[in-house]
Amino acid sequence: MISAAGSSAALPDWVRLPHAEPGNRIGIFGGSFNPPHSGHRLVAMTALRRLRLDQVWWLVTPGNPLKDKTELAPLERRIHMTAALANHPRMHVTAHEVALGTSFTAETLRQLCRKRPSLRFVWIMGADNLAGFHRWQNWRTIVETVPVAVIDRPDASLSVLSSPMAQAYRTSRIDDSDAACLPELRAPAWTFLRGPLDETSSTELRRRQEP
Ligand SMILES: Nc1ncnc2c1ncn2[C@@H]1O[C@H](COP(=O)(O)OP(=O)(O)OP(=O)(O)O)[C@@H](O)[C@H]1O
Ligand SMILES: O=C(O)c1ccc[n+]([C@@H]2O[C@H](COP(=O)([O-])O)[C@@H](O)[C@H]2O)c1
Repeated sequence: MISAAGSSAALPDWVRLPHAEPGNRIGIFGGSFNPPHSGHRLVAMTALRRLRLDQVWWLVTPGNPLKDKTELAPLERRIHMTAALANHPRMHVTAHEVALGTSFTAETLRQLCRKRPSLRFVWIMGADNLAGFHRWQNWRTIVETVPVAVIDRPDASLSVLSSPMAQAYRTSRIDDSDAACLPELRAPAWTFLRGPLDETSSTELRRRQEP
């Protein structure tokens, strides 16, 4: 059983934080991964290379606060599938939010920055999440806590310019040609990375698996 915020000794390995050296540049890639797919791997690899990250931590959520959980597979199953997909020496998979006792990103990042002050964190998300980002709890705090990298996704590019987040923080956006600097910048700072696209979505994969 997974306890919410019990002693770390009682927690399974996949809830722990990965090891990192002081000064490492860490991309935090939060997701439902229900199931994980090639689009997720493309996002993680794009961020790893373009932001010159030391590691990407795939943060498998106990449950997106804004999504219906009816179709959500058990956390342990999503962890194992995500680890099989990530499978790269610089990629690590954790459900550390279980240990933190939250599924809200602002709170997660606040606690991570406090626990590991020597690391340089960047929040990674797909462009579709930018459109509704202003509905996330304390979304401005997120942008003002760590730099944010938004990775392009089919049919989502328009939201980059029109979303409330993009509007509110338009002067904090850096060109994608400067993306390698992003982890060194003080928040608020964000970039939008264009590149190869992948049409895959978990919704479509779940639909195909239906009997
Ligand atoms: N094909 C893709 N291209 C770019 N980003 C993606 C892609 N699929 C997912 N993402 C991003 O990866 C993160 C995790 O996504 P998530 O696990 O919700 O997958 P999903 O395919 O969007 O799922 P669902 O269809 O159930 O909403 C989010 O930031 C999302 O924007
Ligand atoms: O903090 C919030 O209010 C919030 C609202 C929506 C999504 N998130 C986080 O965003 C990440 C991507 O979620 P998803 O379901 O699009 O994969 C995941 O880590 C969620 O916990 C967070």
